[in-house]
Parts: sequence; C-alpha cells; structure tokens
Amino acid sequence: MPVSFHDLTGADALPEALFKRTESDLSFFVDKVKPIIEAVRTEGDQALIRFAREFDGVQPETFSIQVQEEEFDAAFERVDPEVIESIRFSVENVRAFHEAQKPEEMWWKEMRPGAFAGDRHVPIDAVACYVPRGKGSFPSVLIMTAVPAVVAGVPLPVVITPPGPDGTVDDATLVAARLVGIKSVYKCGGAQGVAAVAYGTQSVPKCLKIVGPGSPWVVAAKRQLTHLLDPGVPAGPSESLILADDTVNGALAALDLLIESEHGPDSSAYLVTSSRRVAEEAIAALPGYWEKIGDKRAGFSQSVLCGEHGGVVLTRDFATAIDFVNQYAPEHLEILAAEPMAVMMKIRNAGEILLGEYSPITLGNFVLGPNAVLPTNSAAKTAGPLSVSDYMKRVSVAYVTSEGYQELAPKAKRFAEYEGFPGHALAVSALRGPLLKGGNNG
Ligand SMILES: NC(=O)c1ccc[n+]([C@@H]2O[C@H](COP(=O)([O-])OP(=O)(O)OC[C@H]3O[C@@H](n4cnc5c(N)ncnc54)[C@H](O)[C@@H]3O)[C@@H](O)[C@H]2O)c1
Ligand SMILES: N[C@H](CO)Cc1c[nH]c[nH+]1
Ligand SMILES: [Zn+2]
Repeated sequence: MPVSFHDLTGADALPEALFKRTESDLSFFVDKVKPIIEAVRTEGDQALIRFAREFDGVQPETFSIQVQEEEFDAAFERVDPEVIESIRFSVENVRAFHEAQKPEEMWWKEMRPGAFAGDRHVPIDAVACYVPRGKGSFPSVLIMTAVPAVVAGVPLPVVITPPGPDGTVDDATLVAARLVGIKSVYKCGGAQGVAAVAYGTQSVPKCLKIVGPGSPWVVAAKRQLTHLLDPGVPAGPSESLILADDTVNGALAALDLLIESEHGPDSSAYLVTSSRRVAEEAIAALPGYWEKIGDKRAGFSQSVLCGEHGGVVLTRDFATAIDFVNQYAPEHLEILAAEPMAVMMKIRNAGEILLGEYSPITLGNFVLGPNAVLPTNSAAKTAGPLSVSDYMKRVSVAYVTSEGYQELAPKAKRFAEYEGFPGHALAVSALRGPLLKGGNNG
C-alpha cells in the first residue's frame, strides 16, 4: 500500500480536505448512541451489564460493576514490576507538573479604595475520568486524567473504563489508579459509561463533568449529554503532525510519524515538510517500521498513512508548512528543525509542541509530565490540554467597605437607571442607609 503523498508545491491554497478528521462526521454514531443512553437512563445497572456483554464481550455470569479491593490487589500481583516502576515514575512527573500548574486557592486586589474583588478556585464536586479500552489499554490515560483531579482536590473522582471479556479492568490501569489515589473504578465504557455518569445508576455515582479521550461512541454520547455533563476538553481519536525542515533525517521523521498513526484507523498523522528529500526518505523508511510493530498496529498505521487522514505533505516552502500546522491545529505537534524554538514561536494552534530530536511524542504520551489528553479535531484553535483548572471552577468574590460603597453606588445607580432596572437602582439609593447596621451611611 503506498503512503499518501500530497505534493502541494504547485498549489495556490492548502486543500481543506487535508484538514478533515474522522471525527468531523459523527452522524452514524449519534443515531446509534441514542437508544444506549436511553436504556441506561431507564434501566441503570441492568443496561450496563447487558451492554458490557454485547459490546465488550463480557463472559462471566457474575459481574460487579464497581472494582473490588481484591481486584486492585490481584492486579499488583500480575503486573510486571518494571511496568509498575514506569507507572510510579510517570505519576511522580505528572503530579509535579500539575502541582506547579495548580491555581492559587484565592486572589484578590483592591479595585478602588475600599472595594476588593478576586477569584476563588473551588474543585468540582464529582468528576468522571474516562479511560479507553478498545484497541488497547491505557493506564497512562488514567494517570493523565486522575492525577489532576487529585491535585485539584475533587471530592469524588471516579474512573470509568470498559471491562475485558473476563469481566476485569486492565491490570495496569488498576495499579495506576491505586498509585494515584483513586478508589472508585467502574467497569463501563463507551456510550453506556458516559450515560452512567450523566444520570447515575445503582452502582455508578452521578458526576458533573467527564474528562478523557474516547472512541467516536464516547464522543457522540458526550455530545448528546452536554445538558447534564460538562464534556471537558474535546479529546477524540489521536492525531499528530511532524513538522520537519530540510536539515532533518527523513527516516527519523518517519519514525515519529509512526507513533500516533498506530492508535487506530480513526487516527490522523501527517509529516509536513518543505523538503522533497525528507519526504522521500520518510516514505522509503515506513515499510521497514511497519514490519517491526506487528500486524495489528501496522494495519492501523497503514490505514492512516495510506488513507485519507494521513501521509506526507510536501509544501512549496517552510512558511507554508507552518501555515499548514496552524490551519490544521493538531493535537500533538513535533518540530524537527535546525532551530525548533524559533519555529515554535510561529505556531499558534497545537495542543502540545515537542521540540527537537530528543523529544518524541512517546515521551509526552507517557512520562514527561504535561498532560497528554489534548484537544483534537482542530479544537486546539480555542482550547488547551487537560489541566488542573479543568477540575475546578472559579467563583468571583468581592467585598466593599462603607468607604468603597460611597464611590461605587452612585455610578452603579446611573447604570441601573439607564438600563431600566429601578429595583437595582433602589438598592443603591438613599433608602439603603437607614437599613444598614452601621447607621445612616448609605
Ligand atoms: N486524545 C487522547 O488523549 C487519546 C489518548 C488515548 C486514546 N485516544 C483515542 O481514544 C480512542 C480509544 O478508543 P477505543 O476504541 O480504543 O476505546 P474506547 O473505550 O473509547 O471505546 C471502546 C468502547 O466503545 C464501545 N463500542 C465499540 N463498538 C461499539 C458498537 N458497535 N456499538 C456501541 N458501542 C460500541 C464499547 O462500549 C467499547 O467498550 C481512540 O480513538 C484513540 O485514538 C485518545
Ligand atoms: N497519544 C495519546 C493521546 O492522543 C496518548 C497515549 C496513551 N497511550 C498511547 N498514547
Ligand atoms: Zn499515543
């Protein structure tokens, strides 16, 4: 299968079609998730068990939706100590990054003499972290979604994730949950999992917000339930751009192009370069890499890189390659260039930017510290990575003294009269003074 090659050296404009993701059209999934959501709303746990059997192939007769203590213990027994060590390492870095990012509990400043105003940051009461498990298992996503919940101080952080056919949650995901400090893990994924935390069931607590990436089933359900559940950073199928200038080894660019292309056929991944040599070296290197990653992942990577949502883009010059990045607004961007920092300053739209040959996307996905749950489908034009602030809301606070009131009240009264609100005006009129504990100083 040939790698999709888009030679834009003669093109006047960048073709819109290249900016499309599989997520762009969710109509098929939207219709299909409606009855699933309705079944969870009306039947609760019974529907979750039925869908776990239907969509996740769960076999055992008895099946507890909530993960039990002994299941966490058994997971620690089964997971390779080196994997546990990598999870610990990741948790440490991700926690340190998010602690540094945590907003202060409260700030305020004196706006005018005697008039103080600021913000308090208050954790959201209950947040669900979605950890996917379809085409793979994602303990790293548990870390990325649950660590900031714990750092933010969310009173009820819960994890939902699809069960495997044996009715258990992925072992490493349970190890990560315990190391992060998460106690409540529920075996439900897909649209039914999203519906469970939106409505609450006999086992699953109702949450106010859901964070974390997922398949189109998950994304479609989140969109249907926005009136009940804040859907958080829009994170769909993984996607990446590798931006390379003419100083780069094309085989290295191809190696890093491979990374996100192996997630699934719904992913997107392009190498964008103004160097024909880099493009040709990359295209030549890919088949050798596919041979090394097994049939399943090679199949996913090929369907992306040889299909409509990936491949190699050759632009007429490097400025056009940078334009491509800004219009595409990728989830992950890796810059391979002689001066990656200088190039970075020209990028306006990307979820994350990894700079240089020693910062492959893999490091960011797993262990570096920044959050790897990032906006997909061009949402990076307006949104950023998942962060501690996503688990908190701001509450404005203000306090006005008698002195401050004297200056503010007449100005506010004029506004109220102009906007036609006599009640607002009355509250700051001379009527107020005699009603105050402090006497007639209104
Ligand atoms: N943006 C990020 O940070 C990030 C990180 C990791 C993964 N991802 C993306 O998340 C996605 C994970 O998807 P996944 O499939 O591996 O796991 P998933 O858990 O999101 O989806 C699997 C679930 O989908 C449901 N489902 C599957 N087929 C169905 C059907 N025919 N009808 C109804 N429901 C069905 C089932 O409930 C199943 O449990 C991928 O697209 C991957 O690229 C993104
Ligand atoms: N690339 C994903 C975010 O788009 C994160 C991840 C987890 N595991 C592998 N990759
Ligand atoms: Zn990845």
